[in-house]
Amino acid sequence: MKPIDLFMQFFRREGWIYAIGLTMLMAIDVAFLFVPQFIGNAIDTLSNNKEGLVTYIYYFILLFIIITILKVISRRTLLGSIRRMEYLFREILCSKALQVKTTYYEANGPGKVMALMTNDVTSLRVALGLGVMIVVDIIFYSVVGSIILIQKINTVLAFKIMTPVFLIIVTIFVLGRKLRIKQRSAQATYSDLTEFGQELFQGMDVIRAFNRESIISNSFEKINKLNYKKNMDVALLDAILTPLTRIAPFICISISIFICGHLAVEGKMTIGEFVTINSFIMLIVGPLIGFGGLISIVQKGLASLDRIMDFLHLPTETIDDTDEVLPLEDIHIRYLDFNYENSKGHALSQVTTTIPKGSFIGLVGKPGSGKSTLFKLLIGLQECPEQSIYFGNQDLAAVSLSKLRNSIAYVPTQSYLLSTTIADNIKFGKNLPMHETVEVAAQKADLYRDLGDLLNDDLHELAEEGHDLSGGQKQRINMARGFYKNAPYLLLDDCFSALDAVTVTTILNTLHNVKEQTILCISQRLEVVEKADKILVFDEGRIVEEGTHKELLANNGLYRTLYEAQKGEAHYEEA
Ligand SMILES: Nc1ncnc2c1ncn2[C@@H]1O[C@H](COP(=O)(O)OP(=O)(O)OP(=O)(O)O)[C@@H](O)[C@H]1O
Repeated sequence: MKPIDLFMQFFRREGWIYAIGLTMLMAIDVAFLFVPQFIGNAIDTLSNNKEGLVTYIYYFILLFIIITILKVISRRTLLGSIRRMEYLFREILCSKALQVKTTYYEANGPGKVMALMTNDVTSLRVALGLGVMIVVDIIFYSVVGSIILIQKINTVLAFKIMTPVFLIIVTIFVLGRKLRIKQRSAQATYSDLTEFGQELFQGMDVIRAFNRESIISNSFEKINKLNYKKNMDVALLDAILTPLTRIAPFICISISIFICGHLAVEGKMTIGEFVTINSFIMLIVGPLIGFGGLISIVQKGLASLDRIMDFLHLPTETIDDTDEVLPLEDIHIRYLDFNYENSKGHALSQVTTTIPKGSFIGLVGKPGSGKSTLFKLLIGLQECPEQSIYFGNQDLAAVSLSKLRNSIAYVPTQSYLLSTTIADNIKFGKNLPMHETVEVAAQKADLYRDLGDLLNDDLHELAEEGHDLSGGQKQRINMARGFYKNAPYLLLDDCFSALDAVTVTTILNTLHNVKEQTILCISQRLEVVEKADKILVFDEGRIVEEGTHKELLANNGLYRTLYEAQKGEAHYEEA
């Protein structure tokens, strides 16, 4: 996508309203171009016994009524349509953010996108609203006004008067380029600041519990200082640009008063003409006062446009709108090697196994041994190498992402809750024919034990991120969401960790009776997978053992070591 394509999306929808606003603005500027001549003519009536002066006063009143009405309409339409642009661009960015590969967020975090959707879109709005208003004023008052001025006095005289303006415009352009570079850099640090702010507020409880306020505050100070420094660089250039544009008009008017004053004294110009010419010069140089501001607004807008375009060019996932679902089949994993883009070592090495359809499979192992990575590949959050994972005969790498994700229900370790009702959190958007009812899903996740009243209350909305729930309650609502989807494959990523033994047993008893679903369950707690049809034991990215609980205990391998370590802990806790 090119910048023009982005803006065309706005102009196609709102272009005509924007055009009305722009036309009104031009009409106002044209009307203002008559003002200096009117003033001059009105003053010349004074030397003719004020004949016609009253008529000029009526003209003035009429002109300013028309200008005021046009101004109201132009501001409403132009600035109003620009607000629509802001709205539209945020929609485009949000839709892109939902399609960008998840690896982008692993590398960059969410701060940059948040800054794009707030700060950068606002800079573009200001550039296209206020910036365009200044440009129109410059074109009509300064350019057209200059042409009229040249006709009224001679070209050489006009150039003499306007020379300082040309010199200052060139300087402003040179400084403007520098400003854009500085602005881009300042906006990047703003992203870091947003990101840090987000981390800070998410981890507020942990920060307080560990008394880390001063350390966090020092880290924040560093980022804040950098942001301040970069913005000061921008402010310095802004500070030079603005006075430069203010000086130019005064020099021009001084030159004009000097030259035209002499002509008036020598009788080569009437007082009315003298006033007309000086009023024109005021009109011409007036918008130039805003020229420095314009350069700054435009450069900020361009820097934001660069950043937005960079983001819009990122590769995306191809998501179609299919409701297709993979059939329930055995999953075959064949010599699967995988490493993350930003790391050298293999996260998974030569992983080979078969997962029979309808089975309950446990995945256990040391931390960082590759269990969650396998889930990320299965659900397409990371790109799976070709010919490594098959659903029946179907290579996962050849399955469309939508179909794959329709076929898999995923319950992550970290609960994700929206501030809406529990039922809406369970349903979570799209409704496919295979879905369970909310009641069945809630039953399976044992929600009625303590959340039945809240679940039945259609008006009760959860606090942000479910802050008004316990860790276990959040986990069970997340599980209910996975059960509600009723997909052929269910992935449970260590989501029993916050549950008590009774709840775990209740939920597992239900899951072990399910035969029309393949369930893969990662758990650090081995009692969760004890009754699994098969347990895969991971170590350093490899499956080092597989079998039932009994077989693995008999193996005397890593599983037994882990099991005895946990049993030891349990005895210790009981004692
Ligand atoms: N986004 C990532 N980028 C780079 N490396 C990663 C990323 N995610 C995980 N890893 C690395 O891949 C390896 C496997 O991680 P994974 O999360 O799959 O382990 P795990 O067995 O699920 O661990 P745990 O039980 O602690 O959750 C680890 O060495 C980890 O550091």
